[in-house]
Amino acid sequence: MEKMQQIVGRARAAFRSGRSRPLEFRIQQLKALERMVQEKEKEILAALKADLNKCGPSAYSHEILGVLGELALTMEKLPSWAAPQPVKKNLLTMRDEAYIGYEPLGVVLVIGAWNYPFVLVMQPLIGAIAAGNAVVVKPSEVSENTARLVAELLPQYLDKDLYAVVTGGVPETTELLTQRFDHILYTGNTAVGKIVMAAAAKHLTPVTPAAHFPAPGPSADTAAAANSCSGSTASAAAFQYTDTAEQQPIWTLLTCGTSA
Ligand SMILES: NC(=O)C1=CN([C@@H]2O[C@H](COP(=O)(O)OP(=O)(O)OC[C@H]3O[C@@H](n4cnc5c(N)ncnc54)[C@H](O)[C@@H]3O)[C@@H](O)[C@H]2O)C=CC1
Ligand SMILES: CCCCCCC(=O)O
Repeated sequence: MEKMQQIVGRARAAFRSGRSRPLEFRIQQLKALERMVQEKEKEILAALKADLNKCGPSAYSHEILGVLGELALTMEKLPSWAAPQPVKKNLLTMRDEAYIGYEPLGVVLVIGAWNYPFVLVMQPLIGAIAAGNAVVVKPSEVSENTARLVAELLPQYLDKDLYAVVTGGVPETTELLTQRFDHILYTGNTAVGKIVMAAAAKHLTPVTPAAHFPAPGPSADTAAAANSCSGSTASAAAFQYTDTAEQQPIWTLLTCGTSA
């Protein structure tokens, strides 16, 4: 408990210092993130391969290009997104300067899922940094190599106190969720989504869930399909979308490749 309290407390103290707010700082952190993805592309792809045997264009397009594209768009548009928006004045405000100003929320928790383990923590992180928040990132423990790499790399490139990474599984996530966050961005199945939202409700924290119904998940059928994909020495990453109510596969996506 103490550990999570310390991590979130450190992020909150860093947020309160005000240094995440200036636009120049946010863009500088996003540039550092871009440099990280460019410089560590090989390591990221190796972790994806180790975790999911995700490789080739499938890994590169979603997990590398997807993140670089998000960064480029955000850095280009951020000055206009963050600029105050003038609003029409009325009789009561006619002598005022009336505008909508955008403020960061505070400390944002990002919970990622196993199936796109890098992009699913990076894209929410990019948005949260761009908006001037402190962030605690919790990658999926299922894709443990990617989780470990994210925990290793982020502190090398970003402000260590503002942007923290917590690794671990259900006990760690459960403990983390006892802390108060100002927003939670969650990707994963709907059952855990309810747990996350219930924990958040205790602090009246809004949650942005990215879940699916029907909820997908790997299954024995998926593994069998993966093995049949290219023989016993070859490997495959398989994602099967399963209707939770019926427990029937809806569709299975196989990414085939040869094992090293
Ligand atoms: N709508 C979207 O944009 C996307 C939706 N998804 C959905 O997410 C699914 C993958 O989700 P999962 O299998 O759930 O991924 P997962 O097993 O990686 O879990 C997601 C997160 O929930 C946490 N968690 C698990 N059990 C918990 C508990 N009891 N209490 C607190 N936290 C807990 C894990 O630590 C992990 O960080 C995909 O199959 C897809 O349906 C995935 C990608 C994008
Ligand atoms: C950026 C790639 C995200 C793909 C999301 C797939 C899913 O919904 O499970």
